[in-house]
Amino acid sequence: MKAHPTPGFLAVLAQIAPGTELAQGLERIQRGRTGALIVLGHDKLVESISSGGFRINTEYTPTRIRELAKMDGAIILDGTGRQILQAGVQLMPDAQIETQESGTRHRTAERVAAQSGFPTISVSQSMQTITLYADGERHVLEPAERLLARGNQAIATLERYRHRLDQVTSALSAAEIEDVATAREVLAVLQRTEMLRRTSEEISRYVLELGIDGRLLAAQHAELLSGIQADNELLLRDYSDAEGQELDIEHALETLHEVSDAQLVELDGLTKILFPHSSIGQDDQLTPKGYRLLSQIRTVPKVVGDRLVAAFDNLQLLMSASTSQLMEIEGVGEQRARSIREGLARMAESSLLDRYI
Ligand SMILES: Nc1ncnc2c1ncn2[C@@H]1O[C@H](COP(=O)(O)OP(=O)(O)OP(=O)(O)O)[C@@H](O)[C@H]1O
Repeated sequence: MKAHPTPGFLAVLAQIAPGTELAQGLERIQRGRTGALIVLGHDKLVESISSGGFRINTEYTPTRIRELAKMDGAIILDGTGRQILQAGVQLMPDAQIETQESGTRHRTAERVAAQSGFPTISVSQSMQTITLYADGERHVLEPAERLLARGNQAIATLERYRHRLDQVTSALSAAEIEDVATAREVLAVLQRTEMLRRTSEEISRYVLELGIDGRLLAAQHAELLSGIQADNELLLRDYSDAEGQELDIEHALETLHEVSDAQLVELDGLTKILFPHSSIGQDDQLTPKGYRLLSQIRTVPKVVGDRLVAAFDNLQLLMSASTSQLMEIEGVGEQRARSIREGLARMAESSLLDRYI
């Protein structure tokens, strides 16, 4: 399945984000109230659908492209956008390719992108908009102020989500340690983590699209994510064999990412993702394997954590293991065994404090 938006599309978005030479060129074209049709790449196919124009083969600069945009026809750059190859080119893409656009410039841009696979940019003279066609997507660039306003709103949402995720995560950790975790508590973490991941992804896109104008947003974003696991993999691994099921983790994660925002709000709907083969109810108690809590002990590398879980099978058995039992596991020496015991004991202590004080 194609990720949405695709990495290829995001890469082009970054290539034309504020602060880049391409963005400066587009801005000049817009300010000069001319339009433009720009193809970011050239090969035999582009050649075969081109007619007229002239070869320039000169280094790209914002002023040059702005001057060339005054002429009729398309401008063709190389894939990196550093070289202007041709200008004044009449493009004749396959007219069978479907397009929703109305003006000929935009229709051509969309078709050329679809046919050649190269990103194309259309600057509309009449509407003063910049549209990017790349990797099957059509995207109208928004003014930086609007993107920043949206980004800031998303940051405020992320802050709320992070707070809520912290709450449900400590509740689950405490319950896991006391071996009284219910499916509802597990699902709440699954849900909240996914909500946070989505908002975070949205912010990453604003940051990317904002280029140099998004630096502050990027710093706030990174700070809000520090020290948390915005990923459900360990949680899914912890409960992958609950009630004798064998969960396909990759598939479960994919399914979770595809759930609509409206469906994500309902814990009931998520039950089928985590427990597809059983009829677990939200109040049923479950015992985790311990991957997630072990990952919080800094001295335990992932591969050792995996071995520990494989050997002890669940968190309760792991917590009651002695130092010498822990040392039987490959990669666990006396010091690491002690730090595992101390780490788990500290978690147990703080979970009791959280619960009763
Ligand atoms: N097939 C094409 N190849 C190259 N350039 C084209 C092509 N079609 C249109 N253009 C360019 O777009 C310009 C504007 O065309 P037109 O007004 O029909 O399109 P439009 O989509 O309505 O544009 P705008 O939104 O800028 O007003 C043309 O003068 C020409 O420079």
